Amino acid sequence: TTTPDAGNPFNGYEIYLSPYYADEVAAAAAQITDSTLKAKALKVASIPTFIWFDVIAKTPTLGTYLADASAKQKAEGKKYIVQIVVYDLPDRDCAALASNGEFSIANGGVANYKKYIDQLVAEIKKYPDVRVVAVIEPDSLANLVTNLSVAKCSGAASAYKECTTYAMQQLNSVGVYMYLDAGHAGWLGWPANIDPAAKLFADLYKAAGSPKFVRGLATNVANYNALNAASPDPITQSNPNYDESHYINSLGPKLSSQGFPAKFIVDQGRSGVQNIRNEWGDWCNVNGAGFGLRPTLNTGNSAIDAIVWIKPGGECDGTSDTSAVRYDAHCGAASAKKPAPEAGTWFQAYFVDLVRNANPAL
Ligand SMILES: O=[N+]([O-])c1ccc(O[C@@H]2O[C@H](CO)[C@@H](O[C@@H]3O[C@H](CO)[C@@H](O[C@@H]4O[C@H](CO)[C@@H](O)[C@H](O)[C@H]4O)[C@H](O)[C@H]3O)[C@H](O)[C@H]2O)cc1
Ligand SMILES: [Mg+2]
Repeated sequence: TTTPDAGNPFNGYEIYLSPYYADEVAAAAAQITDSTLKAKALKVASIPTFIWFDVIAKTPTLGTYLADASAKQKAEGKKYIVQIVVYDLPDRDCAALASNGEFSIANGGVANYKKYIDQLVAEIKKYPDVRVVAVIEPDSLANLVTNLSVAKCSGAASAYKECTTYAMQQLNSVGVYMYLDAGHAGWLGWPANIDPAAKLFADLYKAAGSPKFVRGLATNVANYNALNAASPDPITQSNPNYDESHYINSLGPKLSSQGFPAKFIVDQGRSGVQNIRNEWGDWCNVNGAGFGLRPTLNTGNSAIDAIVWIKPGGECDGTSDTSAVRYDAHCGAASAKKPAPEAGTWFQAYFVDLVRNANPAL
């Protein structure tokens, strides 16, 4: 298909459950002895999350998921969406250390990234009957708004833009509905950041040719902010955009007025508990977090297509081992649960906390 459906791409679709995450959750639940907690944990396996393609070696698995979803469509007479995260930029996560990726700009990273995108496109091309929704590159453009003072980020700026543009255009050619990562209320929502952010997103979108399948932006990926906070968390200080709704309602018009009619999806996977951070910059394995609002299209906001779980709760944000190559001090912060394993690997104790603290309760 060359033209997107009008309206919400999630409408009328079931969400494909990630077998990868379901396996992680089953293994985690098996380690829980308390029967009540175990039962709650098992429920998480049936909550849809996004599948992260954080290394090029994982690209063939997209084909297996799409084949599975295609078979389920035929067997069940339903339409499925496979939710993925594109996350393999060269010099990835340029302002932090915990999630550094496999590709570096200095070592052919841009060419390697394009190969990574080409491999995802090749898999998607095989299954035109399955809908794909993609979050594009968490923590990339956001870092170009606030962290050009970080050498690694200023050095990566043109590569990030080139790669993101390539991703948009190539995925557009196979009808992938895309949401570009837009940080969160505590990152780009500050009055000092939101206008430069809107300009960056709109400029990139237009420079890419306003790809029809770029639906909008994803916010709060791997963060802990409320969609609708009962009252502002003290860490939000003077920021009028103290939750994701305020951020989205402020950002949306700034984008549409610049020719980017963006809609939003918002991560609530670890937002069940508020007022658990000492400062808003705390992003690593924050202690006290709980699974949040369940994925739904009943968002209460016409600008928001869906509440989703993008960061799979239980997968670590970063190691607390101070001797590790990818050790980031944020993962050693007072707010960070320790001991924590490498980013992306399973953090059992943290998963148990997310289950116990879930709000709404599991
Ligand atoms: O009082 N005021 O008026 C005022 C005005 C402006 C202020 O400055 C703002 O302060 C904000 C809060 O510290 C900063 O936001 C933090 O920026 C970090 C990147 O630098 C983000 O870290 C990423 O988080 C991702 C997961 O979300 C990780 O996956 C990723 O690895 C990790 O790198 C944090 O989330 C995010 O909360 C802003 O930049 C900064 O501009 C402050 C006060
Ligand atoms: Mg991260």
